[in-house]
Amino acid sequence: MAIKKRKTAELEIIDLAFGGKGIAKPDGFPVFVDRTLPGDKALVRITKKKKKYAEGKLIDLIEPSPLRKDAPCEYAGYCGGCRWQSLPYEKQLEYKKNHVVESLEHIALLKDIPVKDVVPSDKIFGFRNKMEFSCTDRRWLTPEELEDPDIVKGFGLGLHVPGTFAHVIDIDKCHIQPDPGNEMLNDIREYIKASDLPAYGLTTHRGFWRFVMLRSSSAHGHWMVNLVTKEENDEVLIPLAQQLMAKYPEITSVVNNVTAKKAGIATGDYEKVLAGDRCIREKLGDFTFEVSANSFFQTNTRGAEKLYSLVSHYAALTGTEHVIDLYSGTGTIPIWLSRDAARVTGIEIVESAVADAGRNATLNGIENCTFHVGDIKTVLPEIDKRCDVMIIDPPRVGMHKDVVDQVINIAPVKIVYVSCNPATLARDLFMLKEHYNVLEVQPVDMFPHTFHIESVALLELKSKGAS
Ligand SMILES: C[S@@+](CC[C@H](N)C(=O)[O-])C[C@H]1O[C@@H](n2cnc3c(N)ncnc32)[C@H](O)[C@@H]1O
Repeated sequence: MAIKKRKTAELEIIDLAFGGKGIAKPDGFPVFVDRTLPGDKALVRITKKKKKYAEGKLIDLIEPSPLRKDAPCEYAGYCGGCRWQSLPYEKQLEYKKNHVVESLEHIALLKDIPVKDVVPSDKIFGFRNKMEFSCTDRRWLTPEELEDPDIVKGFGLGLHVPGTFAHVIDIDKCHIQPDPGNEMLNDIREYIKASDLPAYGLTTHRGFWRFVMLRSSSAHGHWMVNLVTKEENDEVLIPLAQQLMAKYPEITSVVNNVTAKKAGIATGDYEKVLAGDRCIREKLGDFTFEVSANSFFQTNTRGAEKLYSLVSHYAALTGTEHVIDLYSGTGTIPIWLSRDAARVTGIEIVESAVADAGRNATLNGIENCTFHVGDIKTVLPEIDKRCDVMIIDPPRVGMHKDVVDQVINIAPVKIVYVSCNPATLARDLFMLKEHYNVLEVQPVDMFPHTFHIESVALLELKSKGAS
């Protein structure tokens, strides 16, 4: 079958690619189609044609896959959040494991590495402790909404259509955040609409309201509301904070992050506390953590406990080791490991996260953790690098090549690499594999209904002379 740009084709989807799209292979030529599942027969418009692959847009499902089930969320067909909601959870886990195996084989060129079955998430709805909703002055309308003559256009508060930066769907219920997050979201939406201040236009860069971030703590049931705005306006924001605190006793913190930067990132240039505390408290195991609005914290709390238990299991500490934790965030891994190591050193670039980490160590009565702030590339050469075990938990982009070189020079006997992106994990393992054996990889699902998967890899230094 000839695949031509702008033409339609009837395709049978046979697999799911890393990134979440369905794959058809007419005459062996890969065509990636969003929002399709293996077993679907689909009418597809070809939107991009390259030498080695094409991309298409789903026009119609001619015959839905027998795997398909109804998605509980009405926005699941459009929202970038949960693109795999129609796929049964056990199948999601199978595909995620395949993606880890395929990345190791094709990118790291590592075959026969034992990759274990994915550790599932305990909850597949209401599991996400942090949600960032975007404000828009021109909400994106779903095809159903376009047919509704009474639909109100304009302001929207919600999540993005995948692959777009300016298309925001107005969402009144997100199934992956716990209750009463949606009620809070809807109250904030009504307050914003009634205010005289416009939403920030993602293309015009004018307007006031930018993001609403909701963060909750599963241990204490506490909530933080972070209102991200283009400028300060206490007259408008403090009454909203007071209104929220009065209605929801579980809200313990309302903060305002202020940023005029054009980048669509919900981090302020500076932060003001509008009501309550600056941080929210969460528990992992029997440790307590204070997390501020801009600090990284794993978004699936029970999943994080499983992840850190696995790190601890792979590290197999005996109480005598110096552990270095690269990309240490709010100090969760150092604190988790502190009782089993002689000392733990963390390095993290975000100042507020390092401040949180120091406070968190004190809060838990821990004295053997030290945290350094800065880019690992420049901080690592300046600290005492002799270590027995190194933990590496980088952001999605993986490690900088200079950092990989530094790790190879330091040559810790054991590395536990925690990754939220199988592709960059595999790329980094490719660079490390001359010096390290990859003993095992354990995927852990922290993000149900998405293609994202966390993996933990155990690496052991090759003995000199071994290849
Ligand atoms: C995936 S998070 C891991 C955090 C922590 N290990 C945890 O489990 O909560 C990655 C962390 O790396 C930090 N980071 C990103 N680039 C960095 C860099 N170049 N140097 C130091 N830290 C960096 C981010 O701020 C973030 O806190």
